[in-house]
Amino acid sequence: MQQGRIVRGIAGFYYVKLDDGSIVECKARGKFRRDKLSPIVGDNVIVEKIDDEKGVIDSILPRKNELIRPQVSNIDQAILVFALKDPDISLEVLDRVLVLTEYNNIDAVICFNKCDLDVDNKFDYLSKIYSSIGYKVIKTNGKTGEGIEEIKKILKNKTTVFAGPSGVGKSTIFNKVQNKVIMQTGEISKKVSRGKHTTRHAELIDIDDNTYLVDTPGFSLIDLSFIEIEELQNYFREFNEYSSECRFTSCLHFKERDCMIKNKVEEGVISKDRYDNYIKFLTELQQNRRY
Ligand SMILES: Nc1nc2c(ncn2[C@@H]2O[C@H](COP(=O)(O)OP(=O)(O)OP(=O)(O)O)[C@@H](O)[C@H]2O)c(=O)[nH]1
Ligand SMILES: [Zn+2]
Repeated sequence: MQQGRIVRGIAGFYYVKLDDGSIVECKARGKFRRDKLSPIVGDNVIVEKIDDEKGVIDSILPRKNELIRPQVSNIDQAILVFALKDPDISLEVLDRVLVLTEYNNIDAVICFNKCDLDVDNKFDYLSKIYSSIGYKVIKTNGKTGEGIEEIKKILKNKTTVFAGPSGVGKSTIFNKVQNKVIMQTGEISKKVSRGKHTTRHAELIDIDDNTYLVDTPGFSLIDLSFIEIEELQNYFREFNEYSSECRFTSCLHFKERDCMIKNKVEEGVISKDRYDNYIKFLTELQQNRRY
């Protein structure tokens, strides 16, 4: 038996990269079907080799996390790409995605791209908000390559997914940090070439020892409706150190009296933009529960 990682899956075949670097084509044992558990790309698995090229997946090691779209497991970090301009940045979308990364136990690195278009110093304002609460923030220019070396360093020994709205430069950056796979850039060519292929599964691209990129951008669904109302606050990391000081232990930091989170927003310690998004998501969840 040998351990490895599923890097690709096609129609019931799994391509497993073994610890010695070789790739074997595997089928999964029948027991997985009975247990209604399917191996997915990203899984760490135990393989019984049949010969040099073929094997059988015998078991799946516990998953650290699992994304639905793209379907892939054991993601260490997400590089969240946003453009400072063109398209304009939506902090609501950024905060939504950050709730998802926190929920999934994925480290988030925020990449503010198109810094050449940053005419009103948005970068300084934004990087202050997000780096002060512990997120790594990188300023990039997909055209000149500024910030690319910093991203490359962060990728080492991790499995990374790129995420972000359309047109922000994800593919441009992706192509600059590795040269194994070329992602199409620019809107028009993409719209034509995509959509014809049926289910396209995510793949892991190994760009270095123990260093993988997911070839498909993540978090296209930023629906938070599955999150429990009381738990939402846990995914706003800067709330954690103060929430125990609220008068009510079950404080949602909304309409309650003597709320330390609201005090900290007033003092300017917690970003008002972030708090407002929290309230927005909270009311959304409360409204959903009513129907
Ligand atoms: N001015 C400027 N343009 C950039 C920069 N990075 C990328 N672009 C341009 O922005 C456009 C969109 O870039 P893509 O890399 O295709 O964006 P994407 O995020 O992959 O887009 P989707 O595939 O729609 O999700 C292209 O025309 C790029 O040339 C940058 O730093 N500055
Ligand atoms: Zn409170």
